[in-house]
Amino acid sequence: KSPCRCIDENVGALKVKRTPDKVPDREQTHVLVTFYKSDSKRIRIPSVTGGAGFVGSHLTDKLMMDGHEVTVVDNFFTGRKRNVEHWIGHENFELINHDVVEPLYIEVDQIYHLASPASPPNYMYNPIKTLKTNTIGTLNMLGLAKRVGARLLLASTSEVYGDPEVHPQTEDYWGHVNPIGPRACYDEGKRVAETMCYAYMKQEGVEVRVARIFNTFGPRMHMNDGRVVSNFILQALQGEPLTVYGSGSQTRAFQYVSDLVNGLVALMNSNVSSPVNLGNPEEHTILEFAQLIKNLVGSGSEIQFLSEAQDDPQKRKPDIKKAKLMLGWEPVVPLEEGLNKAIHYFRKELEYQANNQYIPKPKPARIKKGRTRHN
Ligand SMILES: O=C(O)[C@H]1O[C@H](OP(=O)(O)OP(=O)(O)OC[C@H]2O[C@@H](n3ccc(=O)[nH]c3=O)[C@H](O)[C@@H]2O)[C@H](O)[C@@H](O)[C@@H]1O
Repeated sequence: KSPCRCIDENVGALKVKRTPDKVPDREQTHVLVTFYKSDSKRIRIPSVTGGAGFVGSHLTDKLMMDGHEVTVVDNFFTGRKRNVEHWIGHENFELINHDVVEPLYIEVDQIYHLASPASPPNYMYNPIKTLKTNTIGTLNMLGLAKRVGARLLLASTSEVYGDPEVHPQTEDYWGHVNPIGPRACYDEGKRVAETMCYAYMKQEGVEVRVARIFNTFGPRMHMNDGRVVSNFILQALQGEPLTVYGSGSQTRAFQYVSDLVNGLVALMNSNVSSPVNLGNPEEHTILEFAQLIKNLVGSGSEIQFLSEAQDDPQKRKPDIKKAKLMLGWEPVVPLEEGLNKAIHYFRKELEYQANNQYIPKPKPARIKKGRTRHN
């Protein structure tokens, strides 16, 4: 039997895809050729806005690994080409340098709308741009979803609950947001983005999914991100004081990025159109968190108490009963395991910077057929 006949008889209709068996490293960008049944999993054409960002790039990895044809849309305001460079040149991958504040005309059947700065220093740096991205950007993506009949998943946030008076936060809680405070550009921007989703659903029949994402961490967070996990790890690794804002008694619950990505994909492919919390309910004070990171890094850094951030939510913990019941999803990565992965990533990033690998090294002269050639 020829190998082809064997495949035909035993596996049915096959589609050849160039899909790696794991996400390639920067150094290992070659791809393996694998076969899978075209009828076992429908090939989708998802677009990921903000796909070169921290969460977006991990989501892109999962969608590519699942064999879909992925279009990443990013304006590189906080996203980086480095986060998705291992897919460049793959036949299923397209990277578009585009700001969602401008309309977009592409053919897709699912839109994961993640584009927005997410760290408080980033979104407060240019609040007008944050507002435009979350309002006009979301309108444009909903317009695209309406035109091409795509389903849109909005990456909303726990920040829609503001500084919550209900604990833990359930999806039916309306929140406690200061509409004119420094965080309002993001909090209110995401709240109106949710409103827009449901207006398009009711008026135009657009299929929407809304994920309320709680604090998330992992590799590919930017070194200058400014959120607590990357700050504490980088400070601990460099022997600098860990900067705790306020008393450190405020609480957060942190999920590892792979758990979130699995939740996003499960939600997108579910029939749940109302908002769903995605987060890890294991709650800690920020001071406990500083101690834990110090211990895991084995750092002698001190803890430094700085002034409290304005309107900083004092307690935050997701109620994830709905996600468990309706998506069969819950986080599985233990906090310490996730933190160790993030610590490993940031250690490497510091080495990478120290070795000055951002500056391309000149190529050495090559010897070919007995004579020296210079490129
Ligand atoms: O990480 C996230 O996913 C979330 O990050 C932010 O929300 P926030 O909880 O304020 O995130 P951080 O900036 O990481 O702050 C967490 C806590 O640590 C404190 N913090 C932060 C940084 C620091 O160096 N030291 C420090 O004590 C903050 O004051 C706050 O109480 C965003 O606003 C959310 O939309 C996003 O979902």
